[in-house]
Amino acid sequence: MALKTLGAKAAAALDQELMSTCAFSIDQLMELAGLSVSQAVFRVHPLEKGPRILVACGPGNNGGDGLVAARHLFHYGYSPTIFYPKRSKNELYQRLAKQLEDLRVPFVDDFRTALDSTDHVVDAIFGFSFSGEVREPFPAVIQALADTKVPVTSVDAPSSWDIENGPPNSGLGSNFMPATLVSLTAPKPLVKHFTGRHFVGGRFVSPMIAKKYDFEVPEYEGLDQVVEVAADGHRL
Ligand SMILES: NC(=O)C1=CN([C@@H]2O[C@H](COP(=O)(O)OP(=O)(O)OC[C@H]3O[C@@H](n4cnc5c(N)ncnc54)[C@H](O)[C@@H]3O)[C@@H](O)[C@H]2O)[C@H](O)CC1
Ligand SMILES: [K+]
Repeated sequence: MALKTLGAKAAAALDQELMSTCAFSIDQLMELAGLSVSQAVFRVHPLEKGPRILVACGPGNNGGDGLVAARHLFHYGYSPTIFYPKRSKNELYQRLAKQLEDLRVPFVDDFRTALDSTDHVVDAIFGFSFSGEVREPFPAVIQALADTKVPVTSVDAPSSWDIENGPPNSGLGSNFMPATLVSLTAPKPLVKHFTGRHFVGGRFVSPMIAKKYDFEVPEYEGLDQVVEVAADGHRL
């Protein structure tokens, strides 16, 4: 049986409900989302595969998950580098960036050069609020992610894929297939097009909320913040 998916609108509504009636703060949810991502990276790319992790962050909460994941990865012994071209003025993101700067984690402007000297990439550019054509400055970044041989872990969605329909049929993003995907709370409909290693994370959903939004909370083991599932969301 495949895990049920959560469309873009339902995912946004769930997000709002977690932060209103469920009394979570965005900081808490982002911390747990980023922690999940860091654990998935640790599983697919243990330190002995190389410590350098390039984290590409977009302007929204998907980018925030990337900033949190980078901090955890630093504390696991990795050497993260951040590409964050559209910095949000929101105080939360400024604090996340400051926490990384205090760890002397470098922020770089040239994505392609950084890609030439990394062992793994975290794609935290766009999540479930992405829509339409990719706007500047991200087209070149998506193209580089599609072309690179460096393994990529995408946060919640392969950036540039339509949340419901997956990769575009042609043009930018059509040949982008990350090695790993970390779906947060529940896989999105795009997973039917995904062929890599797939984890579900975001261990903060109550059974009541999962029932309301009609998806299952996967069976997390022990201290794990992620569960590996089949590429298309079937249980392994
Ligand atoms: N409930 C959870 O599991 C949580 C998930 N989290 C993460 O949050 C993202 C969704 O975040 P949101 O801020 O709503 O949006 P995005 O980050 O996906 O992107 C919005 C950002 O991107 C810009 N944008 C949209 N389309 C385009 C485009 N075509 N070209 C360029 N830019 C575009 C838009 O303007 C915004 O600035 C979810 O996927 C999870 O990763 C939370 O962290 C915690 C709770
Ligand atoms: K992403």
